[in-house]
Amino acid sequence: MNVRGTVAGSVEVRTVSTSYGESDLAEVPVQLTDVTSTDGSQEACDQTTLEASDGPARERTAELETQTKAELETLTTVTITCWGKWAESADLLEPGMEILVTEAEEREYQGEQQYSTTGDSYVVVEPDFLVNVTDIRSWVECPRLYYLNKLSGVPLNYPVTKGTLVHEVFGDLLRGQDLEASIEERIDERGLELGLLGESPKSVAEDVRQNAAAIEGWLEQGRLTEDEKSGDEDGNESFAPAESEWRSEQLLISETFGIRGRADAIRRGAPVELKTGKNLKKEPRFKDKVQAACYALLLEEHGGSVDTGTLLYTKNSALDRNEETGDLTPAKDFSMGSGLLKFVVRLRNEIAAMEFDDGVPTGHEGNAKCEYCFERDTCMVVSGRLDQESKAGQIGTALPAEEREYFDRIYRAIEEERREVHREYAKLWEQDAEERAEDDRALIDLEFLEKRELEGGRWELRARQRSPATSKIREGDLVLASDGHPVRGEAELARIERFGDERAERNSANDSSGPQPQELVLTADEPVEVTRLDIYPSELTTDRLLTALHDALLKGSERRKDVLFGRADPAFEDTEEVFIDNNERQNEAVTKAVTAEDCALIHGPPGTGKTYTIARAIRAMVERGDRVLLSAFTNRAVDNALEALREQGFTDFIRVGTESGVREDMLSHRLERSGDPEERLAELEEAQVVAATTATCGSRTMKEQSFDVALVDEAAQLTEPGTYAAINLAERFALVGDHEQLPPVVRAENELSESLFERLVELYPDAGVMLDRQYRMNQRIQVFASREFYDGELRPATPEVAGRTLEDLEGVSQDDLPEPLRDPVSFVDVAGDASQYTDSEEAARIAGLIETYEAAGVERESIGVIAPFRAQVSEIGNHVPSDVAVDTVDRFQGSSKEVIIVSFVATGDLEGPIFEDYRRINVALTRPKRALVLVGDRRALESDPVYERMLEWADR
Ligand SMILES: Nc1ncnc2c1ncn2[C@@H]1O[C@H](COP(=O)(O)OP(=O)(O)OP(=O)(O)O)[C@@H](O)[C@H]1O
Repeated sequence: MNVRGTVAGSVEVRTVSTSYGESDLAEVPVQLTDVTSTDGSQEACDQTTLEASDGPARERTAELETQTKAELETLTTVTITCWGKWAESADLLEPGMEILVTEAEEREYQGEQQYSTTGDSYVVVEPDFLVNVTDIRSWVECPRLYYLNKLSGVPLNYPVTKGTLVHEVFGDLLRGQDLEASIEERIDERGLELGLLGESPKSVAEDVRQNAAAIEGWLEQGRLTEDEKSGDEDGNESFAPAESEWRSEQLLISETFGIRGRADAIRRGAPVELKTGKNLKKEPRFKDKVQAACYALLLEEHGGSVDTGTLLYTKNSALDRNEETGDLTPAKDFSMGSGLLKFVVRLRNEIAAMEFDDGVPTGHEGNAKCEYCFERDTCMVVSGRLDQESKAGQIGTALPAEEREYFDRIYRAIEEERREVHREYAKLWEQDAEERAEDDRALIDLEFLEKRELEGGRWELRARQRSPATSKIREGDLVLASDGHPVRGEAELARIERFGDERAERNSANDSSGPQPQELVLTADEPVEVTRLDIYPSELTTDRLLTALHDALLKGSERRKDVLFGRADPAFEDTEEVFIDNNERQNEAVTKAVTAEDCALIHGPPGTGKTYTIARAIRAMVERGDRVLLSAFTNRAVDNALEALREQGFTDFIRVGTESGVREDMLSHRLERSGDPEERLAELEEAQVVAATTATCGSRTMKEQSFDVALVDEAAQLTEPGTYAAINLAERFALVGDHEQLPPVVRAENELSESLFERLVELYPDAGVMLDRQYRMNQRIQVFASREFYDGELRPATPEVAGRTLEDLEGVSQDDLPEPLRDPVSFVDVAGDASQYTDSEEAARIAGLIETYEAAGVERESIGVIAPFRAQVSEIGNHVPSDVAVDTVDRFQGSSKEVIIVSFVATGDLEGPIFEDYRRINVALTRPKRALVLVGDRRALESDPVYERMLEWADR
């Protein structure tokens, strides 16, 4: 049986004599949360035991600490005895950690239930923390290497690029592509990268060809011995290896062992790993075996039984027999015993345990010899600057104490964020399909339509919803596409290329029956017969926060850090130039941005012309000869700023981003990655203005670029390290944002939720300017937001803006509206229903309001509905026509509509603000241009002072 629980006290390790000789054992006190017999059925779990906690691990510890003694006594604490080598893993456990023991033995001893490991058991520490296979591989080399990789990421260098190319070609060969065609195509795809590296396609092709020779030879050999030639429909012989034999890359997740990774290939159920180095020994390298063993574990969990692994050292085939001695065969098979598999799980446990308390490895944990390590210098610099203990020693002087303290704090906050991402992964198996769908985490029950092979061996997959459903899944997202279960079934990472087809939209345009089932188009490496999609948050974002933090502190200039740490006031040059003559504050903002020697801060309330000002500032910077990086949190903001630049007559910019991320009208400016390396490089390096999201700024390509100024929009929505990703690339920076609107998007509640923008605005009020004239809202609409959030400073930019009403719109007559709706701000009282997150009565009223506006001539596309919860968004979606935009505040930030209707879903006594925090109200109330309707339960709203003031304003 499998037993799982939370460690409830300290672990005792000792050595005992048994009939087989001496053995270590560890006794672990555990509060059981789950006991499952190995045939899968749930056996028993005491009612009083702890529920699997939802929060991060640290919360669990806190939970345990605050439990009273009496409470603890009512919980069943059992002892799990971990024998032999598992005592090592048990020794890593601390109270609050989770432990899972597979194939455990149960017995009753003096009325107490006891469990112990058996010969077949695995002990898994913190099973919800998914460790990457490649991390286990670096950990076995040296634990500190694992840490350094986390801090500095994978740099752009030729061996890495070549390795990737060889892997891609390997995948293509497995998919039956021609070798030369594959090499040509893959090298072409990496044009930009090769340009940055200064490599020529010809020499790279030769390099890849040599490595690929080993692969081809080996595949060929397999084919000849097994006579597995296959043919296509026309009878042409294909070089594709027989499908039953082979699978190319596949994402595998193990919920039992807490491991995830992608095997390069699977052949007859066993893992094959490709290494682009040489190995002249008979045996594979130990760290490579460890990697293959991880895949074996993953495959076993997916129903396989694996006893061998293959390592393919592709460089061996390129070596000259006369000069090299040793075993030149590229493919080395090895047998995989249970001892190795268990060793691998113990390694994984070491990582999970260290990450539980954000430990920093010293290198002493492993046997690696620093003299032979390629990363020795980096290791010494990092330990020197951060004053860490390290086996390699330290060089250089340590950062000032406040910077080290800051580094530790932010590092921990980022790791908490990572833990939250892992909690999200764990939900893939903790929740069943229906629960996930209910939670907007999955689209289930899809009808698989077809698969089609694309150029380059990728696949296009099509599926259709059987019934309409909402979810967080959007076009452009990476999701787990599976044939039924994201972990237990066949699954692949896929990108959503299209969500919703024209036909469905056209049919629904004329009815008001709400959302229709949508068609989905996905692309993936493997042809999964997709019937389900699950959200799969990327850890890449977290990884990049860490490297941005590292770069900011360890590579940042002293001056920059003096400013960031409040040790030097930002300086400005003088100028008499006027940049904008009809808006004083905007002019001041451009002046500050252009003359800043360190940084400028532009605070832009809703509709105050932030984008306009950014575009003007960029032009002024370019005129002064600066190279400018334009960045923002979202693709949309980046494209909006570029659009404003274009409107101001400037088009000499390059947009860096993916094809699905960049807006269609900006695709012609998108930097192509494929093609001639020199041309691609020139395109990027010669561009005076380069635009990309802050996430893309952390990419290997962008990290190679440097700028005079970085101008970052939506800066109040960025975490501190998120902002560094962009500003690390430039000498000076200007941040634009509004900390009275949405804060940074983070999962964990910690200090990452305060933006650098907000911190600097408070630290250096003189470096900031607040734009105060808004170009969006009728005067009556802006009053509340101005008073409540901007000290009454916000005002309409022109009389035209102040006097905007629906009457100005073509075909609209205000007289056709009922009296209360003729006022730009109105309130509709709806006695709420009792449910917490939805209110169908409110939804029905909103549908009625939309009809009323339509009858007065307002077009549906001009109306937007904002609700605080996704559940209410779906509820409203069921009542209103699909061409009315209905969404949460977060989706509306940065956009506006002629008419905005806000659904408050408020009932009874309000417990805490409905919109999570007041900044969200600010965003909701400042989206409309000409009319705002608030819909809610008056009595409930009046119980909160801010909403009470809001009602007073609406009633006036
Ligand atoms: N100085 C100006 N003179 C004339 N028009 C302006 C000026 N500043 C802004 N505008 C116009 O006002 C409108 C709103 O400006 P913009 O889109 O830059 O606002 P924003 O602050 O970026 O809005 P949001 O709050 O949605 O981000 C645009 O149509 C813009 O052209």
